Amino acid sequence: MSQEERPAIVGPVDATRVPRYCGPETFARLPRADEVSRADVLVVGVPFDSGVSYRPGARFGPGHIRASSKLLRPYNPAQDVHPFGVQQVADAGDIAVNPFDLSVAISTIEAESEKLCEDGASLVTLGGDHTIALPLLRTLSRLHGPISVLHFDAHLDTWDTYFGAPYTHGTPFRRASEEGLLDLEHCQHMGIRGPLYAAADLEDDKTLGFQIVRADDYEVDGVRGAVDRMRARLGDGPVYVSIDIDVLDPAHAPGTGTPEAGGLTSRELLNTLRGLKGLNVVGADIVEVAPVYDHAEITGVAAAHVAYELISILAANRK
Ligand SMILES: N=C(N)NCCCC(=O)O
Ligand SMILES: [Zn+2]
Ligand SMILES: [Zn+2]
Repeated sequence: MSQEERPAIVGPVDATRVPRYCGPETFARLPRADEVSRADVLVVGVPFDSGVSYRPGARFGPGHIRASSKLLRPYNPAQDVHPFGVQQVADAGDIAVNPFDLSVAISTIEAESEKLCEDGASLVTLGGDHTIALPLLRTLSRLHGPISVLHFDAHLDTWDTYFGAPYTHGTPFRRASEEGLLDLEHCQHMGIRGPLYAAADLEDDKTLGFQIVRADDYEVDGVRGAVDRMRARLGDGPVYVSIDIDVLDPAHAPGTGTPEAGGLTSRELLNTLRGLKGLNVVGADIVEVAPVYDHAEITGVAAAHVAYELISILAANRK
């Protein structure tokens, strides 16, 4: 489709005409997908938390992030880009998944995400627990080949089974590695911290294709050092960014299911994401927001700004 043929971009509701506490309940008050003829970026919710091992509640994450996104504005000065002005971004609503059957749920997410991507849109997926990363990676590896995963989390999420169950929020990246979805030379964890089940967890993780920038490394090397290591590892292939909001310190994201002390600040995370500019980002998710444990939308606002920076990266990469 040539530039001339592309339909005019429909942006968010104008906050100078409609107060922020009014208007649609979509992400950043953007148009719904059925209100635009095509989309470059689709924000989609996956209300699902049947894979969690501790606190539940991430099924209410998508709605909470949308409700916390009403203050997002048209121009992002940190990246000098209009994320909703240079590309069509729309809210595709939620993928309705079976809360009682994990295998059915995973198949549904895979099938529905494939449909959403079929016209070339990139997905920014609002979880839901971290189980959802596996079906999303299955879809993207079919489209792009082996994926370099950039995984922000307190947890490795490369464990094997929980109570014998292979598909949980603690196992998505082991399953993805085993299924051949990942570029094993270019996957990276950011923000890892807290107690492990065994030292062998780290050896397994390395075998599965990951390197680690620990939360404590930010203390020594700062954001710049973390971004340098991140970019050196990711290379120039297709990159999928999976952000477990518990990568943030519980002070910055109390509303999550498995909190660990000693995490990143929201400023460190946002500035790290800005370091993705120019890399081939093909999709992203933001998971593990559990609003029942949030206070004053602290976690919801952080997640909404994370989504805004990711959408801004997709916009900046179009320049
Ligand atoms: N929150 C995510 N994604 N994983 C947490 C795993 C916690 C545990 O194995 O104790
Ligand atoms: Zn986690
Ligand atoms: Zn996780």
